Amino acid sequence: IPISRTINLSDEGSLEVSSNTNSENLEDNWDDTMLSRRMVLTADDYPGSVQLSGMPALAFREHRQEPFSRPNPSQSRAGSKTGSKMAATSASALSIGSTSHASKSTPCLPPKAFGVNFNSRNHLKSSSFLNKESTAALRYSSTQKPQTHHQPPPPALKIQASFKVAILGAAGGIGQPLALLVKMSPLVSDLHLYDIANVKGVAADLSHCNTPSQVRDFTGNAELAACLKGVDVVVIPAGVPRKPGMTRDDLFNINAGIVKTLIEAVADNCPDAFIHIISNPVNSTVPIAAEVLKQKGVYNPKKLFGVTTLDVVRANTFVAQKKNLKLIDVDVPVIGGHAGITILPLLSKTKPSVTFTEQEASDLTVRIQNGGTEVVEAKAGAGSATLSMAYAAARFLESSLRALDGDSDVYECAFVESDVTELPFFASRVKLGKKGVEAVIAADLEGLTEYEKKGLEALKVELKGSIEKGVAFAQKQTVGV
Ligand SMILES: NC(=O)C1=CN([C@@H]2O[C@H](COP(=O)(O)OP(=O)(O)OC[C@H]3O[C@@H](n4cnc5c(N)ncnc54)[C@H](O)[C@@H]3O)[C@@H](O)[C@H]2O)C=CC1
Ligand SMILES: O=C([O-])CC(=O)C(=O)O
Repeated sequence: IPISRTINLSDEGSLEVSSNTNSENLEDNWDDTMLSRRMVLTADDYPGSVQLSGMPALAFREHRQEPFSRPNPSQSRAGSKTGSKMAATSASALSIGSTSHASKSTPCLPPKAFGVNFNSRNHLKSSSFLNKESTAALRYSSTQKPQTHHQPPPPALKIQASFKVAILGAAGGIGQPLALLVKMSPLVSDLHLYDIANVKGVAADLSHCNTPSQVRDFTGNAELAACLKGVDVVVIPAGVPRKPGMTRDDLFNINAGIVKTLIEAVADNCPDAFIHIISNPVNSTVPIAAEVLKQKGVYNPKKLFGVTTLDVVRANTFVAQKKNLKLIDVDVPVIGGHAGITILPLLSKTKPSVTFTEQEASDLTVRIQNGGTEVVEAKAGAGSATLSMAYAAARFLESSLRALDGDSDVYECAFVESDVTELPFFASRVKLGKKGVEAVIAADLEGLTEYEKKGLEALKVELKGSIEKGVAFAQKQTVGV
């Protein structure tokens, strides 16, 4: 059953929606076309209100804009000192589950639609994983026609970005649902799927989805270079997952070599790409990747990311459940690394502001730290998180693509080279831009509770060991230059 909402366009605001129609008249084409282009509706053009209706499951997300504390730019890294706006949001306007926290001057806006975003200050970069089926019911109509004697001119349609994305390990438990989500992104023109086996069928299957991107399959080492040429973002979920009783570090012996080989090929074929590493143990595989890229002479620390988005997704979900909050409202920064106690949710920095008893904070922290193990045990030998991980990876990818597309208001937590602690790599919120990490939000590490401070000190010991293990592994190997 479609639902609908009416949105008042304020003078300050604009609403950006997506459509792939070439027509001048969105109203005529909206409901039978796929979303792949954008349209900006402004109060000038539509002084009344617009009504959007869509399928409840996908087309709309409840969303409430909340102020997010602004970090002091002087406490952030160099990039943030250049006067860039530090809205300190999580990835805003993200169509896949992130929240958008506007500045204090922002009025409380209506719920954000999935694939339709609001921004009070500016035109918001909108993108969406919606496709024809899910958006067929997403309609635009002017409920209050302007009182002027003439119809407003149709807003200009903007072509969506066309990025090339490669998924390495695309036939796996994460790779397949991730490929599906990426296939639904209007920001992607080319989707390259690589695996050592079984990827042909995945690509054939996916290629029947009538979304704009072209899917190509690449199998085995001989086709890896072709897969990577010209790619903007490489996502790496290749490698073995845990079984019950294992730690992520138990995967090191197999996955370290897999990541090393794949990163060598990335260095040779798309050294400027953003690299998203999902393969565990992330605390070691990211340092391995950095070392390999250094040995190849192409290391750009701003473009190498360990994907820790699933920790944020879990933290947001568990806190919302515990505190009876709407899921989409909650945003918890998660810092440290991605294994056991190295995962440290900063519950005291939850937005919107929530208070926790000591017991609640401790129970939630432990649950978030063990989120992966919860899934591993429930799957009882059939692997680890795949669907939630694909969702999290799609969110992080979407944020990266928006940043590459010029959105200047993109924030995500990620495990990156960092100087916020004495460790060379650390997960924290980072500001993403066209060139990768523009700033690491060091301010999040200030004003921690005693519990969080203790957690931070404890995690550093384990994280340091995992980073050093990765570096030592890579330095022992011969990298083909
Ligand atoms: N960062 C995070 O938050 C998370 C990380 N993971 C990690 O992601 C990795 C993948 O997990 P799943 O997809 O469940 O495993 P999976 O076993 O279902 O899939 C892995 C895929 O990688 C492929 N593969 C193996 N060696 C390869 C190589 N040299 N080149 C290309 N592809 C290769 C396999 O053929 C397979 O299709 C695991 O290491 C897991 O621990 C899982 C969940 C969350
Ligand atoms: O727990 C695992 O092995 C997979 C993983 O990293 C997660 O789900 O966070």
